[in-house]
Amino acid sequence: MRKIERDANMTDTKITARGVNVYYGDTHAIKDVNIEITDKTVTAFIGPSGCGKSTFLRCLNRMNDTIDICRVTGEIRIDDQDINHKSVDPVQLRAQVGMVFQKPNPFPKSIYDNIAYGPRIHGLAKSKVELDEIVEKSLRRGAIWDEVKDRLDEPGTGLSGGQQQRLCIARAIATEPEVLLMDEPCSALDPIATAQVEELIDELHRDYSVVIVTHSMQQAARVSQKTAFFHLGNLVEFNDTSEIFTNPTDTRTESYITGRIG
Ligand SMILES: Nc1ncnc2c1ncn2[C@@H]1O[C@H](COP(=O)(O)OP(=O)(O)OP(=O)(O)O)[C@@H](O)[C@H]1O
Repeated sequence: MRKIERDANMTDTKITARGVNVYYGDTHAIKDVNIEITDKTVTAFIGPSGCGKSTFLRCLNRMNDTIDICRVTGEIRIDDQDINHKSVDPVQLRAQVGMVFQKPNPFPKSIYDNIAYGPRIHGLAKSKVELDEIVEKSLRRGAIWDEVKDRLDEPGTGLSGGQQQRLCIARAIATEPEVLLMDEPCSALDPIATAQVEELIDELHRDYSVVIVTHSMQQAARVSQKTAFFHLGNLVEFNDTSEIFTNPTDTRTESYITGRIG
């Protein structure tokens, strides 16, 4: 039953970007990008350093709003909502479109409060019992519950790097997002912690659209179903991951995946 639902969902578009340009002052960092990101799918953004992967990722939850010199034009819709419309509250949007960063960044609070913070400010729990349930459920989905359940009042910063990253993923999940953005989530982790986070990503895409920026082509090949290749601010090619890696249509993609550029 679950599988049928998932396959049906995999054809649904979750995010549509049309004519997106991003400028940092005079630097034109993203050039007329058009893309449709499928629901319940892992989409990887790959490309050489500085090609605009992180910049475009940050467009999807308006994190670029926080950078003074940054200007975004064009249209981005999540379902039917124009996320840049003046009626959209960016704080609310970022609960709906959660983000996990390169370096794990737990709050200097207890493990419990790291998870409870978002649900509290968004009023998602009516009682302490409900909040406890959200915390447990989020930590379970973050695949870290068993490791922390007996020390929820200890600081999140006391966990290992890989545990901290899974805590941050659990924190992003706690506000019931529809989309999870991950900006090189494993780059600060060792191979074992990386494997655990990759396994978690595979689990999470059954329920969320996951968009991951990665420098590792091996990682993109392991975790994603769709891959977008960026080069000098252009979205050069977007296709099924297997096609991108075995049968790219653009010579720039081919050069990148064969190690000739980047
Ligand atoms: N805050 C900023 N201020 C000014 N320019 C920026 C800023 N962030 C990114 N840029 C510029 O925008 C372009 C795209 O950068 P971005 O970080 O999005 O690329 P990337 O592909 O994610 O790179 P990397 O893989 O190295 O992280 C680069 O030319 C970069 O110098």
